[in-house]
Amino acid sequence: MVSDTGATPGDLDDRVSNRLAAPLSASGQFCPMLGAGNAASTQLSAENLTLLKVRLKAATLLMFIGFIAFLVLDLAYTPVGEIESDTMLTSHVLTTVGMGAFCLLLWSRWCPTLCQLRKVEVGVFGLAGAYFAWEQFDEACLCIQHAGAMKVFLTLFAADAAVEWVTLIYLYGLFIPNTWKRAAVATGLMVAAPVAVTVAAAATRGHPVDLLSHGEFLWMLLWLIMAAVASVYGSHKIGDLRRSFVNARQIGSYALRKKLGEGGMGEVYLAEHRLLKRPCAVKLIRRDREQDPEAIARFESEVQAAAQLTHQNTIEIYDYGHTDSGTFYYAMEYLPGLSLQELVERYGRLPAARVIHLLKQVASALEEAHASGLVHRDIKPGNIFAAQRGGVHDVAKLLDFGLVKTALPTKGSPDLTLDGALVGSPLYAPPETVTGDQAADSRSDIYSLGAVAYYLLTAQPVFVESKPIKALFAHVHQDVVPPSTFYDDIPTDLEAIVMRCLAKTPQDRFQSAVELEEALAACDDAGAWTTAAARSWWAKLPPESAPDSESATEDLPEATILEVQMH
Ligand SMILES: Nc1ncnc2c1ncn2[C@@H]1O[C@H](COP(=O)(O)OP(=O)(O)OP(=O)(O)O)[C@@H](O)[C@H]1O
Repeated sequence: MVSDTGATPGDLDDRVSNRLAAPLSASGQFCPMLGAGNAASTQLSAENLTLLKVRLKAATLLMFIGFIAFLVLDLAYTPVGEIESDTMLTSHVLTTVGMGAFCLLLWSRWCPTLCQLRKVEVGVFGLAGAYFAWEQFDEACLCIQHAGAMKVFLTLFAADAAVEWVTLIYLYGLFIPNTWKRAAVATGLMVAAPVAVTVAAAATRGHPVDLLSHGEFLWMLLWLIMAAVASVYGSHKIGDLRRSFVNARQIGSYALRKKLGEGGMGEVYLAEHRLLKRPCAVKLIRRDREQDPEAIARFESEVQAAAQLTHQNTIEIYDYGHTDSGTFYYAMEYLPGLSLQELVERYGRLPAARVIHLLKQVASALEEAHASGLVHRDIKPGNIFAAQRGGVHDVAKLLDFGLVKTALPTKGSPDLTLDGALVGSPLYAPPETVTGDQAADSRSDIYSLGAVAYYLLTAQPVFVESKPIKALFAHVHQDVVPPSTFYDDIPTDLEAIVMRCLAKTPQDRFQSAVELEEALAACDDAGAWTTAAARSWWAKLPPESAPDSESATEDLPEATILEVQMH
């Protein structure tokens, strides 16, 4: 079993060592001097580092723009003669320049470590805080000096200070990824600063420091405390959200890249093993089925059955596990290509030679499964892929062993799931599994494969029915219309094979996948669909509709990483 790494944005605190926090360039790429060590942790820490850098850049830019805007206002309202002697204006200019310098540093190609970034964070917020404190101290002194009254001073000061510091506190909570403790310390300092300035200003001007008797002071204090609490809580919540996001797109050792599709049982993602850098497909059990024992059992049997098989035309399973949060998943080889269902839906029916080429491979895969005592029971065009493997196109791959069962000779009940539903797709269901006259065996798979062949040759199922129950009924009672009734280019020998596969009684069908494969190999058109023909067919697809190549993940920029919606 594999579990989530559990790394969180909260790990951004100083517990994350600089060695793990591999330096990134401004573009978020790894710097060449990336250290060795645990690569998975390194990548996680690197992601956290990137996050802090991106957020800090945004916060610094925002503050820089804010300081410029207020500087323009200050200049507009300061009499021309006083500009040079105005010390506050000078400190405003210096702060703006300092903020600009931080912006330049953060937007440059500098590759900081986590510790360095944390220092910049202190510098940026410290600079803004120092300016506010200095400005307020100056204002407070002036106020006390001129107005002479503590009340006037506090009324003016409290409003001004509250607005500036509350803004800074929110900015910090919103932008800086943190543990709640670190956020509490930082925002606590931002609450303490204006209080300290008030006390200091009152003390230096010789006023009695009895601030608690002044409502204005308490008013300001309350605003600051509320802002600090909201900021710490918000920062914590944002961290939580990001944590779920990170967990959602990192399953065990796999980074999920994009969603390939979803079926009744789960969702399939194009993924990459974080250490091997190998593209693979990761199937996650659907969130709404996670607590369903039957679904988990099906998921497990799917992966265990497929893992037993080593045939080149059977999907290869790499890994199986579940996350701490209970999401079951398995990793399998990624198949660039199309399922036979998609192939026909998009490009219409297939030529006989190609059908023979694909079916022979599936029959060969079934030989191994049947020899291992396994019956697939869900053979359908959606579960067979025409994939590109090792540079060869139209390599058939049999997948989705979710309904596989051991071929035990049980008789008398149809193949039902626990909730009484019939297994498999009604369009490809062998008659004996519908009636329950006979347990599904290898010949049931041969019937379904015959139905697949029918679909490939005609682009329509054996029985076109509006309701699943009618299709099931037809498999038992209705005669199959030969495919050549619809298309006269279907070779007689191939049609005879398809019709024999679709015989109502298992005894009338091919008795094994080997027999079927041999019959296919003996067809006139066998071998007419060559590797070159397959290559040129795939090459003719317009780039936008061609499936991803075998190295698909290499092309995916980080920005296209999919947010996994875990329902
Ligand atoms: N190994 C793989 N490589 C590439 N794409 C895959 C792979 N496995 C599945 N897919 C894609 O993911 C989609 C969903 O697969 P999944 O097996 O969950 O669904 P399904 O077979 O359509 O449904 P069900 O499980 O209900 O039979 C498929 O349609 C297929 O396009």
